[in-house]
Amino acid sequence: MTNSISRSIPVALTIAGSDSGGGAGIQADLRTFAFHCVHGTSAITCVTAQNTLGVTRVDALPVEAVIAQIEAVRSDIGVQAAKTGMLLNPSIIAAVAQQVKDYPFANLVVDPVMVSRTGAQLIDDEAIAILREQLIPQATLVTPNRYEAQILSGLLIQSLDDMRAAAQRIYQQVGVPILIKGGGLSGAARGVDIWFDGKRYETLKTTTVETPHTHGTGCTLAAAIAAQLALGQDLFPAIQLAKTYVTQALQHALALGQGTGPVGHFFPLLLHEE
Ligand SMILES: Nc1ncnc2c1ncn2[C@@H]1O[C@H](COP(=O)(O)OP(=O)(O)O)[C@@H](O)[C@H]1O
Ligand SMILES: Cc1ncc(COP(=O)(O)O)c(N)n1
Repeated sequence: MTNSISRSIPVALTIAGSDSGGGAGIQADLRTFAFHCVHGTSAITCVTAQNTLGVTRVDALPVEAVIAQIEAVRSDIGVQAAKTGMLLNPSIIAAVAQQVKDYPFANLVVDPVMVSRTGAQLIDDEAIAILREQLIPQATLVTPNRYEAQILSGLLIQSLDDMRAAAQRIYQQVGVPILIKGGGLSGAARGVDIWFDGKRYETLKTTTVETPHTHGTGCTLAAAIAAQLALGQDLFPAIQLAKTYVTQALQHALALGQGTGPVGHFFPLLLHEE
């Protein structure tokens, strides 16, 4: 007789940077996968020294180390959905794009991390070009924030109509479904996202959460979409469910540190303390 239970479980892979403060990047992605009962695996691209006030140092991993992590997971464990986050430099982006070309994932969510919420560019122009030309066209979905969508489209974004125009422009370039995230907008458009798949637009709106603690929202949304895809959801329902999750996590954001705290990924476990 055995007292162990073995079960199969969907697997998701995050290819992203580490956030020492635990709010974004790999740390947010793995918590999000766990929330969805999806086994989380990871390929770390870089290590950031980061807290709620900002990033003080970034160390890239060697390209070979990034690819070895992806291969180790892919060749043995298998991956139902992958997501990319901070890929940092041209050589890592090009190598990940080549890996994805050689061994396509069933589902790939590309969060094109280029610009922080404060508008600071995080990767250089060459890296942006490789992301646009080599990786994004292979995605199941690309999820730029307001500033990233501005860079990809060349359009200024101040309203939902601007987001729709930018989504169409980016679609023309990369040919994959796009979700432009509106966390960086102000007023009624804050927290409203625009989806375009080449045929139809959808406006995704839940409630605007009045909190300063929004660190990790973009990573969390993309990871939740990947988790839903790993669970077998179709793309648009996966996005709707992920949007609901990130809203709930924002409603239970954590007031940690002196700056922008992280969202509360495991909010059901916090409820009994409220
Ligand atoms: N204050 C907020 N209220 C509701 N939703 C928000 C808020 N801030 C961000 N979001 C949502 O969080 C998700 C991530 O968006 P965003 O914060 O723009 O991404 P990023 O972290 O990449 O800049 C989107 O679904 C966005 O609408
Ligand atoms: C390692 C790492 N990856 C990504 C982000 C962006 O975070 P956000 O989800 O707030 O856009 C970050 N701050 N650090």
